[in-house]
Amino acid sequence: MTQANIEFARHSFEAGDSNCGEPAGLAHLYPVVDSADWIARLLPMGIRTVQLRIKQGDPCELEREICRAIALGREHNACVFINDYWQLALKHGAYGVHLGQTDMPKADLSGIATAGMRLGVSTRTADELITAIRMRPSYLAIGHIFPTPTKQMSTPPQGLATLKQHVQTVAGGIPTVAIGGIDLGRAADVWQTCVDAVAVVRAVTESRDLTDDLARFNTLLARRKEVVCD
Ligand SMILES: Cc1ncc(COP(=O)(O)OP(=O)(O)O)c(N)n1
Ligand SMILES: Cc1nc(C(=O)O)sc1CCOP(=O)(O)O
Repeated sequence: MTQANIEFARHSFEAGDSNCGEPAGLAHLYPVVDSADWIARLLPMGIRTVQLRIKQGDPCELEREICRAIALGREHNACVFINDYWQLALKHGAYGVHLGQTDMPKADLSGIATAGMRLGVSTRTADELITAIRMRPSYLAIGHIFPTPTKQMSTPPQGLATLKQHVQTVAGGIPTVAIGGIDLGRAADVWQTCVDAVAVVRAVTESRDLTDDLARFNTLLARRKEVVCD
């Protein structure tokens, strides 16, 4: 990330929600999926925040998917974030964009801020977290928490204790999202760290009974046991 980008971004990103019914655009459960078809399936099931993450494919098809995802978000009044493709997200008026550390130097952060788009930023280490906090994005993603086969990682899993420390470092200033290896079995412990949202890929895309699993996530993420989070 360049210093200029950090400086410019400060104070600029939309934090609150204006149109999708969730504070900071973040529902407690945040599925990350690779097609607009998935988004079309999830939004009528009550998912309020979702990310379209397409890692490869034909550029025309990609733009069609992004357009459809954004339109579905508008139709369902949901918060749809677009991963990586900030130019297309800007062009088609996405609710928000999610960027990794390597995406950041190339991205037009001022354009994203000026358009009123939300910005989610990935962090993998304490240093990345500190740098990202200074940008004041709409949310900070912290990952990966547990091993995951979904994506090749160059860093070790951060684990629950580090997640908890990072959430405390952010201290409620910016909403936090935990990602990586989170399923129904692990979500309760993750939730006890006071993180604001839980992002999942396989827990949704490989679910054998999505209605039931989403209901179980909702119950689990509706309250925290014996911890008080600000
Ligand atoms: C909610 C959320 N957190 C982290 C990521 C990872 O984003 P990034 O670092 O840009 O890596 P890729 O997704 O592009 O592989 C994410 N997408 N969503
Ligand atoms: C897309 C992504 N980003 C991560 C990060 O740590 O930045 S982990 C991840 C994949 C998470 O998949 P699953 O829920 O199937 O483990």
